[in-house]
Amino acid sequence: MEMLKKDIQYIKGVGPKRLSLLKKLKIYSVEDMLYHFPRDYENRSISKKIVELQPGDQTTVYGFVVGKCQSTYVRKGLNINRYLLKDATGSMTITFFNQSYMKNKFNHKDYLMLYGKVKGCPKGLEMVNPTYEVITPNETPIKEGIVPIYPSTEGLNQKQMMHIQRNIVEALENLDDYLPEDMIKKNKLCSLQFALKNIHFPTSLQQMKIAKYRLVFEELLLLQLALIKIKKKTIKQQKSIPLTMKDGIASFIQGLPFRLTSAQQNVIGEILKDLEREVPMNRLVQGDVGSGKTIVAIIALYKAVMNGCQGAFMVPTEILAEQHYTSLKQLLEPMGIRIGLLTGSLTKGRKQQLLKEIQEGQIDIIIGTHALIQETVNFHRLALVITDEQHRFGVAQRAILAEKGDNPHILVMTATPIPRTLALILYGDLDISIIDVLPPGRKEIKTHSLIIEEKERAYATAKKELALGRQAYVVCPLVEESEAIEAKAATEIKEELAATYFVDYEVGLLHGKMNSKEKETVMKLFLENKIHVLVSTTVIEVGVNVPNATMMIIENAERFGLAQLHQLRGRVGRGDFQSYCLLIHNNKSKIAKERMKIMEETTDGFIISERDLEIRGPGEFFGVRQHGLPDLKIANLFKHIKVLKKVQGQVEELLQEDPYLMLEQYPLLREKLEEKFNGFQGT
Ligand SMILES: Nc1ncnc2c1ncn2[C@@H]1O[C@H](COP(=O)(O)OP(=O)(O)OP(=O)(O)O)[C@@H](O)[C@H]1O
Repeated sequence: MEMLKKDIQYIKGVGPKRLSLLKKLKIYSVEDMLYHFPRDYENRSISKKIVELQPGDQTTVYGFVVGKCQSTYVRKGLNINRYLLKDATGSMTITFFNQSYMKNKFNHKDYLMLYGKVKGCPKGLEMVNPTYEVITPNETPIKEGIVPIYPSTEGLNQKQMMHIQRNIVEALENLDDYLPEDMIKKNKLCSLQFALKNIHFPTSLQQMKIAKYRLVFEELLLLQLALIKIKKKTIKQQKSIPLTMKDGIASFIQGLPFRLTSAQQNVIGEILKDLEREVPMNRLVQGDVGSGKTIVAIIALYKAVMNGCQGAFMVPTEILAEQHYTSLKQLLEPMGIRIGLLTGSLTKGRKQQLLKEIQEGQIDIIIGTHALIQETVNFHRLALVITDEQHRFGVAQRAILAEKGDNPHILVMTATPIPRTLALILYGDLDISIIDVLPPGRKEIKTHSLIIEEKERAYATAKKELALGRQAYVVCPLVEESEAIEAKAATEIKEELAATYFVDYEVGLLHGKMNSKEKETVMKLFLENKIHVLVSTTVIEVGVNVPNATMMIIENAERFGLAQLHQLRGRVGRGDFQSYCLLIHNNKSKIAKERMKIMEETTDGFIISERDLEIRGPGEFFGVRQHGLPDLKIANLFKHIKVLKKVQGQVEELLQEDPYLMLEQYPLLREKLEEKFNGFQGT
């Protein structure tokens, strides 16, 4: 392993200039370089004569430059340099767009090797912006066979990168493998040495794939092990305030207006047990929409206060902060508990006052948005931090809030059901509790999809509900990422609906551009049934709770992800009434239809998220909410989900024989883990 630790500056081909460029790419050691994987490959083992070329071919061609460079400056931002290339069978054009340094780069009679895609052009065939190499008479080109393409930086070209890499790979020998032998055999993995050689310079695509599989496996394994180690370390090292006083909890639960579901009871049981311990709780509560997570949070906060401590409740939107503030006040203020609401829109004076009260301990529970993690917020005795909707906050923000107390207990709540395999990675550092039962009396939300031409029918159905005294949401289409455009579209839709379908009713508007006072007023009126139809952008997606609303119309439903549609739909069906969700869509494609069908067929968030993952595949699953995913070099959590499952099986086996993952029987693996995720070592 010595070889891998060597400083990159001692490698042939790395002078001071290249050294600083490599540093830019975060390459300091031989190992860093070896783990700087190709982003792609070009298969240059096939070369063709010019006469054999067809438009669309991706291939290598050899030939001589004939004549001079034809250089054209079309306008600013568009310059073209052309060469004529000939071999014994014919000629073709080589075109470089916007690469001014290609002007006069080649001379008459230069012998070139080119690789790229062949296109038809008015003069016959051409290659646009190919990769190239000038071949001197006594030299054979190094870029033959399957050639790696590296992520690079300006000043360091592919040829130079490859040269350095080749010097390293050629010297690789007797590399110790840190993966346990059993694991290698069982999962049919190749050796580390084979993997590192063949990921860079494979002799066939098959070999590259074998190498890649091994490297993906090891990366996911190290990540999963590291996450478990963080958890184990936290458990052993940090000390929180144990909240052991239990008085009053049972009678508080008894006094609630409803009986807890069995799932809520179980989860509360787990949380209360965690809170009594000296080690900080790190727990995720995953509950489908409307499953009753808020009360779980309230009980945990109540326990913190009963123990003479403070609790903080951080939520992603002001609407939600206000809603929780109201429900907490209702339940807890009569018992003498003091609640504060901290959002970005408080006046300066009010904010100062509130901050003082928090610091002096005159406030027991503080609810807020991002404002809560600002530096100016200091707590008196913070013992519990609850964050709602983990996706929007991300691990880093949670950590900042946690630092404000003395290792407070942490509870994360999310309504986005995530398949277990992914949850183990995304929340690998958390214990997971699931609320999988809905409160009794809930009727399944009837969901129908309608094509745009049937819109009239959707609004007619909504009117029937309004006539029964119920309320409706109309969700406007997603408009790119701009809140301003979205707000404008929502305003127009509101005006149109108020003047047409819903003339006899009060129509309200809610969008992200309104200030929090305006939003609060609208939400209050809607909650009091003084607004009957609420036209809204997706700001209502998370957590809004108005049980009398029974109709949800979503326009342009095809633009939303399934998980998001599920969240939106979850705004209805929160009381005892039969509720409806009408998805108006404008896309007759097979996928769109399939997605609408899933929504019609199931209201189980876990099934929906599995299907969403299947249909939309890789990256889009979490869409913009995808923060917090670890930075991986070669593995892709979505593409390699099957490998991830295998890895998790292996980790479970390891944990069975070695519950604290000390990895003493595997010193190399232990070492690797420690250096890769330094700081996590001290279990
Ligand atoms: N055990 C229960 N029995 C009856 N009603 C309940 C029960 N638990 C919660 N509720 C009510 O169900 C509604 C939804 O609860 P809550 O707002 O906590 O949902 P949630 O899990 O946060 O959902 P979402 O993520 O969709 O906001 C509330 O009106 C709440 O008072």
